[in-house]
Amino acid sequence: MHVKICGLSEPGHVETAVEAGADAIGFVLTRSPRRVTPERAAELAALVPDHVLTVGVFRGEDPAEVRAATLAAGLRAVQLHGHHPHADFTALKGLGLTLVRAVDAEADLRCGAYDEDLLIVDAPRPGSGEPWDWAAVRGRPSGRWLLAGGLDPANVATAIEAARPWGVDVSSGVEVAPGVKDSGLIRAFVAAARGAAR
Ligand SMILES: O=C(O)c1ccccc1N[C@@H]1O[C@H](COP(=O)(O)O)[C@@H](O)[C@H]1O
Repeated sequence: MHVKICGLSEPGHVETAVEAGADAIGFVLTRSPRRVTPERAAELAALVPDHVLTVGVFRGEDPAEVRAATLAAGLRAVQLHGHHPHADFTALKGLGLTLVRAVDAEADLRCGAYDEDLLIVDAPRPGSGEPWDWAAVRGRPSGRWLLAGGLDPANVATAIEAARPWGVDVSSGVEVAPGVKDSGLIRAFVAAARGAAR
């Protein structure tokens, strides 16, 4: 079970996520209570070992802006939310970045349909922490995909059972207030996701 922890902005929380066994760590580079600058993302990404994927999270920015921010931060992946056309992914190909397409359940759920490497199936309002009908996507996505949207340490096992994803992604569910992560919740989330996958 692949586990991504998203929206980190403090060094201690990055270190906790790595120690807890996260496979990927996301830095939000778009409008959000979790937004960090590319410079801050670079400082945080420097704490992440190579086996953990560092991801820049965007929503609606054009490829030139995504490219500039991601390369300035030294991140290894880009995650595009919203209605990005196929051409936006094509424009980001060839940079050595892992491409992640994040959509809601109404979108094309074939991983690779837009030349992306990984798909995230999320709630209609990304980063809102709102749970949704995870079971509705069971069996529909193809390829590598993460379930996101309203997950937390208490419900992630149920969500995995309902949707059977390749991995899970969380932001709000490991916070005590919007944008304020909690180390105990990060550890509990990774443990619960791993436990559910056994
Ligand atoms: O986290 C944000 O603030 C955010 C802002 C804009 C686009 C995506 C964002 N986060 C992504 O939303 C889901 C998880 O949301 P949550 O756990 O329900 O809060 C995940 O894909 C994050 O990367």
